[in-house]
Amino acid sequence: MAWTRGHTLGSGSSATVSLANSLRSGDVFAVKSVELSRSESLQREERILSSLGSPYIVGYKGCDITRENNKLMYNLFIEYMPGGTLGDAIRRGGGQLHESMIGIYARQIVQGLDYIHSRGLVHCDIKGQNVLIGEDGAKIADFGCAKWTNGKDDRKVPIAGTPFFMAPEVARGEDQGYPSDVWALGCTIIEMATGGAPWPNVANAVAALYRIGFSEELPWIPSFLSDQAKDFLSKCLRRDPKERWTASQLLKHPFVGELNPQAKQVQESYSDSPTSILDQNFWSSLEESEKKGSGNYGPFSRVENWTWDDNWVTIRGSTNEESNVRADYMEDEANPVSRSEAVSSSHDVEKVESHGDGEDMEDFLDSKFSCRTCMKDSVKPLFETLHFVSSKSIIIF
Ligand SMILES: Nc1ncnc2c1ncn2[C@@H]1O[C@H](COP(=O)(O)OP(=O)(O)OP(=O)(O)O)[C@@H](O)[C@H]1O
Repeated sequence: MAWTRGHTLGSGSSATVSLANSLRSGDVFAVKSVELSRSESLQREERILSSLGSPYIVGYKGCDITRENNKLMYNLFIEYMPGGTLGDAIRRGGGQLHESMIGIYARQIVQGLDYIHSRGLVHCDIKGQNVLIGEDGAKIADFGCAKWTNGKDDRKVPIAGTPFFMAPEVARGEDQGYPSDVWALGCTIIEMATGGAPWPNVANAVAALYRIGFSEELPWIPSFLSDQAKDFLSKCLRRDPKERWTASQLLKHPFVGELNPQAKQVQESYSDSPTSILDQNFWSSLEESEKKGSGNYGPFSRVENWTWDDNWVTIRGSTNEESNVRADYMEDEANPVSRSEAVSSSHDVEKVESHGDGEDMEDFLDSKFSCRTCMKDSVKPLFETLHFVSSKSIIIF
């Protein structure tokens, strides 16, 4: 297919996403691109996405290889989602979404999860940044961390995801299955309601992993939510994965049920509009309705200049090739440094050597946690596989 690349829509750690246009049909779509030499992860995502087909999963449209500026680029074509990420939608709402809207998006995410789980796939990185908003609402995207549970994967896929959204069993490095997606859904609902990460008082990713994995605590459930919403959250956020509801059970919960009258009313008021969800009027009316609904939001009062929280770093298991992609991500565009310089540079990188006897890691953990006697043995297996690149980001080598 002949196509032209338009402006950049966004970039993540593994790829850049641009708007694209088919020269023959004029169709608009999104293209996720990375240099061919670093495209292993994107090619894996292509294999996963091409095997899926659901109104709640971002649509697959093909792939190709191009030569641009003397570089070979691997391109994955996906459905263009004009509303951007769910994180963008939360920002447009001033840092919070109205509960009716949360119910609508939650239902669509649960439908997406129910579909992929029924196919034997765990997403492993559900969060607002990985849910895209289009004409019909929310769809799950970014399958870069996803893994099959039915033996389809040709290699052992390590723990992956975003620390603040990780379920206890994932934070402990034990297991990452369907229930961990459901926990992350609960965290995403908190994100929609508060505009912040779950565990708002936890300083960094390492501390979050420890707290999630080894305390008996649950994320704070916003007190301003309705009893129905709180009950739904309580079914997602159970520390024991066996007690967590499955996606198909959650679909029957009244908070996301088709008969939820409040959600129905909001949905109908949108579909009454002669224009689509893409129209500016839609977003204005949505923002207006959210302003009206913004009553008492407890400790998370509406944030005027809400910004993305840099702590939300994705952990991704990687081959050596992908590790290089990660290292490049750390490069300062104006002043690129090599991978080894990036990892050992002292001004912004706190490195913990994980290949040796772990002494550096011990020092690092000592400096982070005042009391961790119980942690050493229990967390070590997980942390030995991690590199800490600043206190915020984590890489698995
Ligand atoms: N289909 C799409 N339509 C519109 N915008 C998109 C689309 N896909 C991605 N984007 C934008 O591009 C950004 C990066 O996309 P994506 O998260 O898939 O990249 P990534 O490299 O896999 O990210 P991560 O850092 O989570 O691994 C998104 O946050 C979003 O803003």
